[in-house]
Amino acid sequence: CGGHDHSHHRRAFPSTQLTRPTRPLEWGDVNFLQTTDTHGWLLGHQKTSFPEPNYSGDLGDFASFVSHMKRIALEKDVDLLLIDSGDLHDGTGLSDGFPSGGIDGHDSNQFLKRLPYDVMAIGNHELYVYENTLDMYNNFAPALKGRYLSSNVNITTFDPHNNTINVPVGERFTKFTTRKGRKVTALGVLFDFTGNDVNTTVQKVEDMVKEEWFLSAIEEEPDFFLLAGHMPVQKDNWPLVFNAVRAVHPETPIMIFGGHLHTRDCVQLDQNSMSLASGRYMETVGWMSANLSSSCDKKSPSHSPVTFSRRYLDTNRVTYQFHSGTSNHTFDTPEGLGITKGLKNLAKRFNLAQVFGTAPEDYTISQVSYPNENSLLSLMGARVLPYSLTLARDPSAFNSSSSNSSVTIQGVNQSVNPFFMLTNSGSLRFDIYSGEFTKNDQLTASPFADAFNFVEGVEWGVALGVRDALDEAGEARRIKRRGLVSGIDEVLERREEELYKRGDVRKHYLEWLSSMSTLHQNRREMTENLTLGYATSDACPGIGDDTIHIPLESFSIPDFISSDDPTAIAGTPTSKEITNSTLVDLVFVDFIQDQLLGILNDVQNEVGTDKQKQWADGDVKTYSTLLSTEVLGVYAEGNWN
Ligand SMILES: Nc1ccn([C@@H]2O[C@H](COP(=O)(O)O)[C@@H](O)[C@H]2O)c(=O)n1
Repeated sequence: CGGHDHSHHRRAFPSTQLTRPTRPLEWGDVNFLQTTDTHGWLLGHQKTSFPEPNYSGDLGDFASFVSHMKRIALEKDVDLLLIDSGDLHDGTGLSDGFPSGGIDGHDSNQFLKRLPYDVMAIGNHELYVYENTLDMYNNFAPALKGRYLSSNVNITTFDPHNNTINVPVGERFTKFTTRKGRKVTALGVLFDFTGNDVNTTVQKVEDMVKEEWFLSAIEEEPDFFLLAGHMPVQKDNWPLVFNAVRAVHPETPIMIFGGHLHTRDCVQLDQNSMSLASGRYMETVGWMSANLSSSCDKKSPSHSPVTFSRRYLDTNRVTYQFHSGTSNHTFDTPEGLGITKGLKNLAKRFNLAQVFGTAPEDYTISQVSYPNENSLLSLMGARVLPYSLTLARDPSAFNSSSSNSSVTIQGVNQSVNPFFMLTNSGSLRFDIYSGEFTKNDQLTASPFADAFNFVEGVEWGVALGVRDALDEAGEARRIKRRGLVSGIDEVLERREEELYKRGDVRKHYLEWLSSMSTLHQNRREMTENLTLGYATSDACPGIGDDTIHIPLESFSIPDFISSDDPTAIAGTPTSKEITNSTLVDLVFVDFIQDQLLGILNDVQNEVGTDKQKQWADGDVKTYSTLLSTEVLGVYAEGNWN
């Protein structure tokens, strides 16, 4: 089986054949490896269904790879820098499965500190919860010795004398010299994020580039600018930073390392620059190389632009060994093995292998349409939320002998209203695969510890209107045609913008998957032994993917999901009598509270009978003590055993 390598058998999982990279990397004078949006995925992807085995390398394997690549760089007498573009929190049990009293990402981040990162930038997921930002400030940034960059992000805290201070979480910029003596000026920029916690601040990129410190930092000409940052390389604000630098240095090489959209992407803003984004969840390591020597002698008439190359590597041992010229016997370094061991111990300490049940099927976010039996969104809206939240309010609610997923509600909260539950689909971050469903799987699928709140006594007709107004554009336009809600286009536009600023990139990632699926669908008919995986088309010359794959199927999904109508839930006391004016409890995750109350008031004024009613934070009550990190486990225990 040419093109395949059987040597991927160091660990018990996955015992799957992995496809070899297509060609060696192109090295330049200065070379870069980039990670971004790792979100705690430090023990590799452990499931055996493709594409997961493509990403089965863990952080220890990556550390061994980096060490071999550093050695090769020495042999070639060139520079190799390691960059990260942010979002270390929220995504797996290693980052989010800490016992009570712990801090998200604190323990998993200790392992990232052991890699020789040259520059790291802050991401929006370092800012949703103040304690996490404070931990980055106190315990993470110092380990990077001035190379953890937060050019436009501050934290308010206390100095050792208990005075309040407002300071960058890391450094605003850094200047350093590479092993080969090249002068570098580096920044770490975050997109215009608005979902940050109190006592953290994000300055708009357009304002940052006017700051004194910025103008003085870029004044001196380095050999190249290294602009790391948590911002998409296309359709966002990198051009503002790029143009500000270009206004002073028209030809100095600029290397941009972005992220945030979770996509593989590359663009060249001019011939002396390249911008790279390297995916998500430790599925991709990005490679960029540049030959600066061609542009060194600027006075020479033959002085030519920099030549660049880029590559998206699948993160597995076959890839790492291929590019480092090692074998399964020579690949592991003591430090790499130590990191793997430490991560496994952490997984044990956090009890991540605890099994809640056995998932009978795969439930994916976008590989099937919505609604669908195999859609994770359908599972969450129609089954998990109604079951788990009801059980948490009333432990006697379900027949304890019920061992399948059919929900039998018996006299639940007879005195209270029927419920209607809503959550944002962005809270679901990863597919569930059939087989054992563990604590780690629960946290990869739903890593945000959001609470469930409710407002009591919303007219059913209004609740439906809210669901529809929150729903996908197509559905919302249908509402407009039915004349239920006017001005829906503006509402949608505003909502899209708001979602993006609060960090929601799911839509962009799914559009990217879908365009790859369309562009490369001919690969499905190819006779070669291709496996499922990413099939990238970006705006840089040539093919970026290191290994060629058949693209994944991808369907569009709504931004919000809901429980079924109370009428559709068998056994609900109100099942036969619900009308538009029936009062229901509207249950939602606190993450969407502001947005939901705004829309609830809009819809109330359009279709409700009580047009004077304005819902406010004071009307909101706690619905359940269960968090969104826990509902899947409760469901699995009751239905998947
Ligand atoms: N408490 C939270 C925080 C975030 N989310 C979801 O994550 C999205 C942002 O994640 P990116 O990786 O895209 O930056 C955000 O828009 C929400 O969808 C959440 O549900 N709860």
